[in-house]
Amino acid sequence: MSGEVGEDTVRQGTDEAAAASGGASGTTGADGATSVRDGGGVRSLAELEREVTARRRGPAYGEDALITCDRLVRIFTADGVEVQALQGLDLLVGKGELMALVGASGSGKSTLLNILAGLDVPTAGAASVGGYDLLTMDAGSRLRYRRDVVGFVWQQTARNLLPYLTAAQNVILPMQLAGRRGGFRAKRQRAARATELLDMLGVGYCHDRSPGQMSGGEQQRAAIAVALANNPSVILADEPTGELDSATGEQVFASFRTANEELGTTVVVVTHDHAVANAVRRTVAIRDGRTASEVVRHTEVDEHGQESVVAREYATVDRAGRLQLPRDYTDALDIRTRVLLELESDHIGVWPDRPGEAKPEQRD
Ligand SMILES: Nc1ncnc2c1ncn2[C@@H]1O[C@H](COP(=O)(O)OP(=O)(O)OP(=O)(O)O)[C@@H](O)[C@H]1O
Repeated sequence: MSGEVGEDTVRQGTDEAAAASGGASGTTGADGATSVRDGGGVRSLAELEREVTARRRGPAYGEDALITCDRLVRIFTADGVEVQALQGLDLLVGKGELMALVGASGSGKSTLLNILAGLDVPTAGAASVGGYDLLTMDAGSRLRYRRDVVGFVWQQTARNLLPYLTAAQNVILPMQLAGRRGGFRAKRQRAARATELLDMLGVGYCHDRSPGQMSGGEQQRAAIAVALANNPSVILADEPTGELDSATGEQVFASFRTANEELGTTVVVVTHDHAVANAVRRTVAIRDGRTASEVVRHTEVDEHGQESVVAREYATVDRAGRLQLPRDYTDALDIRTRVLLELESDHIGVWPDRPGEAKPEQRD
């Protein structure tokens, strides 16, 4: 959907001193005090140092987020050829969010989800979920992480449930595997939780049915109950409605919403399903292994008390300050390799580079 701009990017720069000085030039006065000239006037080096220190003391990237991906890279090597599935992806997901990841085939969505699920390890960058560092955790922590922190729902209904167990037995299984000791009482509690989860997701009537006796939608809703069994912080779902018709898909999505609203579980769904992508508050688009844009929706009430959902699309700015301009914008202005930038008090102007044309500030 988008093209990259200006030496392919619009770069704010991450080096703190450079950021603070804004690419300024420095001079040393007769008194030996160094000053720096930038667009906003002359600042002393001491002032710049104070700014840099203030930045350092600010909250760390992703400090409050449940999921943090910081310049995440995943390179696969197949037959001697390297594929960069993730190319420095940044993403923050807050606790209790219900959000969707979208993107063209091959953009890196499943790779990201597998990393977040603890099934795959990134090549570089940083990623953490609920305080677990996904790059450095040892085998024991990885096991605990996959058992207690994340639940997973796959697209293929057959992959989510064991065919020879009933829906209730499927939900009980992860609780048993969690290995918490306990006698008859624990057994009764596990059974009660399975019943409660299946009821909550609207498939209580499938309690004693095996997957073969359930529809695809019922199986996916039971799969969500399985994913919730050990009360994870987050559920990850890869195309959970991909094999279903739209009406059934809506029912399955409603179950994710129920889990999110009733239990406060954070839900991240990879989807090509527009109905799902449009039903969540936040939809993040991945392109070429990076987050490219996102749509945020909120409810507005007009003067008659009528509620409507308003969607706003944002371009994402990564940690290095890169931003991808939508391709229809770059096409419309024939922007190819570089742009002129103009910093205004409340926005940044982006101008096509047309040699011979007046500079932006001279155009009005
Ligand atoms: N195990 C692997 N070995 C080699 N290349 C891989 C592997 N897994 C993924 N890739 C490659 O990484 C890139 C991203 O793949 P990924 O499956 O994450 O994309 P996706 O966005 O989920 O696509 P789709 O929507 O089709 O599922 C693709 O080019 C893919 O071919």
